[in-house]
Amino acid sequence: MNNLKLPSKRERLKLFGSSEPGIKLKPSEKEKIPDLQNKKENFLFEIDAVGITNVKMPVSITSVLNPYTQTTIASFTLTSAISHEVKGTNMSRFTEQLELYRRQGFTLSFSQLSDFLKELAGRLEQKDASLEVTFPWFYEQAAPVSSLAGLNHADARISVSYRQGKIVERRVELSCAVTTLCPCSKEISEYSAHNQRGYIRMMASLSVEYQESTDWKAVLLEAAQSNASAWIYPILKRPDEKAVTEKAYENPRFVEDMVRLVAADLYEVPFIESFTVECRNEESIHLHDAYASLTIQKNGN
Ligand SMILES: Nc1nc2c(ncn2[C@@H]2O[C@H](COP(=O)(O)OP(=O)(O)OP(=O)(O)O)[C@@H](O)[C@H]2O)c(=O)[nH]1
Repeated sequence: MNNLKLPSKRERLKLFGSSEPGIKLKPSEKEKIPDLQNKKENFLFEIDAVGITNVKMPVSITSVLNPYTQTTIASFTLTSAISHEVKGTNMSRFTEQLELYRRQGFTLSFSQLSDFLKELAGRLEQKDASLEVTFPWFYEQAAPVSSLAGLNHADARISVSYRQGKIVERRVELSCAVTTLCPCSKEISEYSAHNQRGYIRMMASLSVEYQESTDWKAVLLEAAQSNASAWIYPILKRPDEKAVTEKAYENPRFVEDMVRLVAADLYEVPFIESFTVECRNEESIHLHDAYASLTIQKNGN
């Protein structure tokens, strides 16, 4: 096989079906190419949100927990409304705006995201723009006795909306894993109790009181962990494992207990206006999951 004489690359591509370019009659210069998406007519309906989604990009985030700064992979959705008189949006301008921020060093702070949206709306010649960005957030978790630390992660989401010159909505979300031990199983059994990995999902609307100096991710993580039967750790030695097992037994939780306890903590956070808490336990004695959810609007509704 070593002395095989291959046809040239050009000939090989032809062999597998490539052909010479045909005669091209349509214009190539940008000014002469029809701008179909900018066509003005009565297109029946306004569109609430049009843009791009599932755009992956490395970004920086900061945290009060170690590592204090980190690079993570974010997935963006960027949209804007368009009126019934316009056929389409200027799709390329969304990615142009993302690329500008990537080159400058994109940090997912509310101040950068607000500037980003304001500029995006200007670039699109629209009055509004919205973004949603999801990313894994890594934080160090130390074992309870040995203090050996490793990296855990939670899934985070930030949503920001800009309309008529101001930021009108800032929402955050965190999903993290905890251990839950079944109170019923503990109550009825001669010994032991089944336990499971529970996923806590917290979605919160931030009020104008929220200041960037507070790490909302750490606040939500604390609300989930401090109310769980036990936490999840990357590294555990035997003394740690004994401590975690006993802590879970001392703090049994149903999914209902989890959502109520986490809700009470979030209720006490002054910069959270409204929130939803979900708990989903991957039951170790069933194939199905146990689930609970509750939503609170703090101003009374
Ligand atoms: N509006 C719209 N554009 C799309 C869609 N899918 C792909 N595109 C493409 O987005 C590309 C360029 O977008 P535009 O921003 O309108 O490009 P342009 O008019 O040359 O750019 P500007 O000069 O900045 O207005 C085109 O090739 C479109 O075909 C879609 O579903 N809607």
